[in-house]
Amino acid sequence: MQTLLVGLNERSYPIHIGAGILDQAATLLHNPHQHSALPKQVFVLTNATVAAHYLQPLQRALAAHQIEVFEVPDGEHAKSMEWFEQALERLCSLGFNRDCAVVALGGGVVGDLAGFIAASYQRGVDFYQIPTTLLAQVDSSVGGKTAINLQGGKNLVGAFYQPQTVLIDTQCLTTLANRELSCGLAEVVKYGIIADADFFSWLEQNQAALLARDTTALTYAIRRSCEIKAEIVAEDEREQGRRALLNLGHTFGHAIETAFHQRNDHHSWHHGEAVAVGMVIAARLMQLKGELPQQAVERIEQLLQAFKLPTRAPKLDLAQWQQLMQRDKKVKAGQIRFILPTAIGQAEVRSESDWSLIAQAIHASEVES
Ligand SMILES: NC(=O)c1ccc[n+]([C@@H]2O[C@H](COP(=O)([O-])OP(=O)(O)OC[C@H]3O[C@@H](n4cnc5c(N)ncnc54)[C@H](O)[C@@H]3O)[C@@H](O)[C@H]2O)c1
Ligand SMILES: O=C(O)C(=O)C[C@@H](O)[C@H](O)[C@H](O)COP(=O)(O)O
Ligand SMILES: [Zn+2]
Repeated sequence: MQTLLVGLNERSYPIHIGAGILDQAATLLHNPHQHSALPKQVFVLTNATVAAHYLQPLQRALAAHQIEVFEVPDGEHAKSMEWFEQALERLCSLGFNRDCAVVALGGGVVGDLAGFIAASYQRGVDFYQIPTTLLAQVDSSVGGKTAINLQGGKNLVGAFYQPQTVLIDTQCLTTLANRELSCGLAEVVKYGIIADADFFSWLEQNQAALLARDTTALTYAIRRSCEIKAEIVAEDEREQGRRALLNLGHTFGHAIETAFHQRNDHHSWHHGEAVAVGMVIAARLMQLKGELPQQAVERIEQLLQAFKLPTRAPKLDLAQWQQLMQRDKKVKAGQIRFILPTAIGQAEVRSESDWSLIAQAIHASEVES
């Protein structure tokens, strides 16, 4: 097992990474600040898909605790006011007190929702992350962004609320669908683009091993991703500056996700896929500005395609792109701010108001009709 630390002074916490470590949940899940063990009362938030594989092993590991399981529907629509409220009502009717713990067992949807519940119930209870998708292991379980969606946009209600511990069992990835593995790889590629050109090259060289779920390759990708994210979060916990880089591709990506969710289509675009396309649009925008060589754009596109991710945007009206992106949380004084790569391994936060250029970048990345 390997352990990293997210260094946030009194909110610091460990990320444990290893194969089969779910069995050790009773000892690994503890509160590092109070030097205390996992509380007696534990509220496990999960969904039926994940529960079918991993709930029993977790219950066995935590046999000495009072475990209450709350299952939400599988899919992005669980990140809603409705399921947030239902979970809180259940906590209350169970008589759980402030010394309980919320444990997220699942992907990013379960983690984001569980974290916001933990941040809100009785103004905050202990929170533990057991991420079971690659995306959640490399990204959403680390850093403390918790949220639910509104009809108008992604993650518009939430809190920064750090977990006490993140337990990453790489064996959970054996049951993951190929599509979800690819979604996780999109966020892994993101780290290479924003922060680490060598890691990007390593990903290019290890495509086959990662897609074949080679444990050594996946463990390295998870570790390096968590290291990069932990370092950025430690520097800028509440996204006042550098943390915004973790949003590469997300201004465009969240617009795509929201456009489809508003049509009640939760299946066509998953988060990692929308982010993949968003990263291509951001790269093309920089190419059009003459600030990123075509070769870099091609490398980004090729790597995403190798990971079986989409690189073409759906056709949306420019007015709809504008309206959706205007709700992005990075908007300042009415100006949309994008994360734009200046090289592979480097990116910047920039206001960009030249809509003809943005439109060109989007159109250049659209599906051909
Ligand atoms: N908080 C953050 O920093 C952050 C970062 C990135 C993404 N996110 C959010 O995360 C969400 C996406 O997360 P996701 O990609 O994990 O999606 P998800 O949680 O919907 O999981 C994807 C699918 O995999 C299934 N699944 C989960 N673990 C499994 C396993 N081990 N075996 C088999 N099936 C399994 C789920 O039931 C689901 O059907 C989005 O809402 C996104 O906004 C948050
Ligand atoms: O941790 C962060 O910071 C990120 O931006 C990580 C993103 O991958 C993630 O999708 C996050 O939820 C997006 O945050 P938001 O603030 O744009 O809603
Ligand atoms: Zn993301």
